[in-house]
Amino acid sequence: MCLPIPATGQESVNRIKQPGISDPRLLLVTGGQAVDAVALNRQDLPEESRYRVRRNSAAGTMPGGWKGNMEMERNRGKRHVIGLTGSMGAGKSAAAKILGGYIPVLDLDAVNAGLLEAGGEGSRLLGTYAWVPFRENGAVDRSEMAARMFADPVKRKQAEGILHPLLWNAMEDWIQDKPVCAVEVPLLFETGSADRFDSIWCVTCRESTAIDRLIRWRGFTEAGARERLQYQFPAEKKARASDVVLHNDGTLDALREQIEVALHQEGIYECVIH
Ligand SMILES: CC(C)(COP(=O)(O)OP(=O)(O)OC[C@H]1O[C@@H](n2cnc3c(N)ncnc32)[C@H](O)[C@@H]1O)[C@@H](O)C(=O)NCCC(=O)NCCS
Ligand SMILES: Nc1ncnc2c1ncn2[C@@H]1O[C@H](COP(=O)(O)OP(=O)(O)OP(=O)(O)O)[C@@H](O)[C@H]1O
Repeated sequence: MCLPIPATGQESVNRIKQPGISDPRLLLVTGGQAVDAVALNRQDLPEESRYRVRRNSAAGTMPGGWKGNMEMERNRGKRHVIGLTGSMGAGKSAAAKILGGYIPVLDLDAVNAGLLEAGGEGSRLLGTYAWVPFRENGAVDRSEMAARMFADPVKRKQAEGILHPLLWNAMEDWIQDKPVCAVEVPLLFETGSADRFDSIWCVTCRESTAIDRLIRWRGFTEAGARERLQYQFPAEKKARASDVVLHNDGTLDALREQIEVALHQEGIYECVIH
C-alpha cells in the first residue's frame, strides 16, 4: 500500500536522490508516493529487516530537508513504539484497526483477556484473592470481576497490581522484534507509563459520544459506562499530554484521514530496507 504525500512528495523524491544518501537499500518514494511499512511487508524479508522509522527532530512537522535525511541515517535501527490511548469508548480499537493496516498493533485489553483465561498467568495469580470470581471452566468471570473491582478501590488496586506488570512484560516481549509498532494502552497516563513510548497518540471524542457508543455497541448501561470512566483521567487531560490527538466524533473515514496524516508527521512513511 502506498501513502500519498499531500504537499511535499516531490521534495522527498529530490531529497532522497541527493548525494551522500547513496545507500541503494533506501526504498522511499516513487512518483510522489511513499512506500510504507505495508508495502515493505510484502517483500520476502524477515520482519526486522523490512522498515525503519526516522524520527523528525522537529516533532510533529513534515520531514525537513537535507538535515532530516542525515538524521534518518543516524537513527537507522532505532525502534519507534507508538502508545495509542484515550478514554473508554473514544475509539481506540477503531483507530487500532485502521493503524493495523500500516504497522503492527498490540491491544493490551486483548492481552489482558488472555491472561484471565483458564490457565492464564493472571487467573493463576489472582486466585490468591478470595474475592476474584471464577467461572466453572477456570477462567476469571470478567463481568463479575468488573462489578467487584469498580465497586471497591482496594480490590481494583489488587487486581491492577497483579495484571499491570504482566501486561508490561507481554508488551516488552512483543515489541522486541518490531522496528515500528503501536500498542493500544487504555490506562497509559493513569499508570504513569508515558516514558515507555516514543510517541503517544490519543483518540478523543465528546463524552456523550463515547457513552452512546458504549451503550449501543458494547452492552454498557449509562451508569456502568460513567462508573468506569470515573477511574480514568479526563479525555482533555490525556489529549493535552499526547503528541498526536485523533478527533473521533465523526466518521471512521475521518479517523483514517487523521491517522494517515499522523503517520506522515512521524515520518513513518519514510522507510528503508537495510
Ligand atoms: C475489569 C475487567 C475484568 C473487565 O473486563 P472487560 O472484558 O469487561 O473489559 P476490557 O478488559 O476489554 O476493558 C474495557 C475498558 O475498560 C477500561 N478499564 C479496564 N480496566 C480498567 C481499570 N483498571 N481502570 C479503569 N478503566 C479500566 C478500559 O478503558 C478498557 O479499554 C478488565 O478490564 C480488567 O481485568 N481490568 C484490569 C486490568 C487493567 O487495568 N487493564 C487496562 C490495562 S492498561
Ligand atoms: N467514528 C466512529 N463511527 C462509528 N462508530 C465508531 C466510531 N469510532 C468507534 N466506533 C464504535 O464505537 C464502539 C467503541 O469504540 P472502540 O471499541 O474503538 O472504543 P475504545 O476506545 O477502544 O473503547 P475501550 O476502552 O472500551 O476498549 C465500537 O463499537 C466502535 O466500532
